[in-house]
Amino acid sequence: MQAEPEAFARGLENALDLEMVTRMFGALAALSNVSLSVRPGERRAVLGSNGAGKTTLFNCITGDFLPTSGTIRFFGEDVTEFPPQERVRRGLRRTYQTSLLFKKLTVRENVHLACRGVSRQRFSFFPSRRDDVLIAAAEKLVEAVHLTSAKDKIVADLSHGQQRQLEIAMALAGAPRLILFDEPAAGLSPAERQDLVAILTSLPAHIGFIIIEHDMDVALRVAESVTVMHDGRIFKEGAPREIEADEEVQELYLGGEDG
Ligand SMILES: Nc1ncnc2c1ncn2[C@@H]1O[C@H](COP(=O)(O)OP(=O)(O)OP(=O)(O)O)[C@@H](O)[C@H]1O
Repeated sequence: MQAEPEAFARGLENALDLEMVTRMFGALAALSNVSLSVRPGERRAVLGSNGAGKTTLFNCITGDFLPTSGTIRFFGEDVTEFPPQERVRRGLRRTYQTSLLFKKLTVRENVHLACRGVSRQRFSFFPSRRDDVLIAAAEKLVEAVHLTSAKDKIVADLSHGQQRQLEIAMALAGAPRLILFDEPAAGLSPAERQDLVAILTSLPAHIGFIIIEHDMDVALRVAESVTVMHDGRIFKEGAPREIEADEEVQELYLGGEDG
């Protein structure tokens, strides 16, 4: 389908458009005039040393923080002032650095609750007629994150890596169009990192994501585009190979504390 010319002008073809987004904390600009566009289905890595503004960027996109100034559009709609739940309803998801899982429930129960929560906009422990559909959806998500053999395990008994995989399944509940992954490889073993790369690269093509990741190997393998941040600003954007070979980026980031 051909989009209207004005639609292109307004950025309707993009999953996400940030225009001059600034977020102040007192006198500190955690984000400073950040403009960024992500196409539907695009996989983007956001790199940058500690304090570069990556998490603040995610918080502004999700609505956990409102920007001090600037505009955020999600699939063409101005969501700048929307609360987080309204963005979830439109297909935006995120994972956090800290786990938000129900530790005493099984893998399957966690994913099922996520599916129910997203479908009704709240968590409920009472069954409904749609439950069989949601249970089937949950099974598929458990499989997509390679947890089928652990599906009846209590979350507290999972390895750290399995818990991170489960968080991805939770983010996939409903009909996500864009997922923000916040350091999904943190604390994973090399084998678990391989598994993570396989999971992320096997996601359905229409689901885009932005990944904050300190593990360059993981980030550059799963992403098709890279944004490097520094001091709350966008320092560089490009394809993984360009960014990897960029001398200024190497000096700033790859050769630094996180490289
Ligand atoms: N809630 C807050 N209150 C005050 N300052 C904050 C807050 N959140 C972030 N900052 C500051 O904003 C700047 C950017 O922080 P942010 O967490 O976005 O960086 P980051 O790139 O995600 O870093 P890291 O890799 O360490 O997570 C930092 O100087 C940080 O101290």
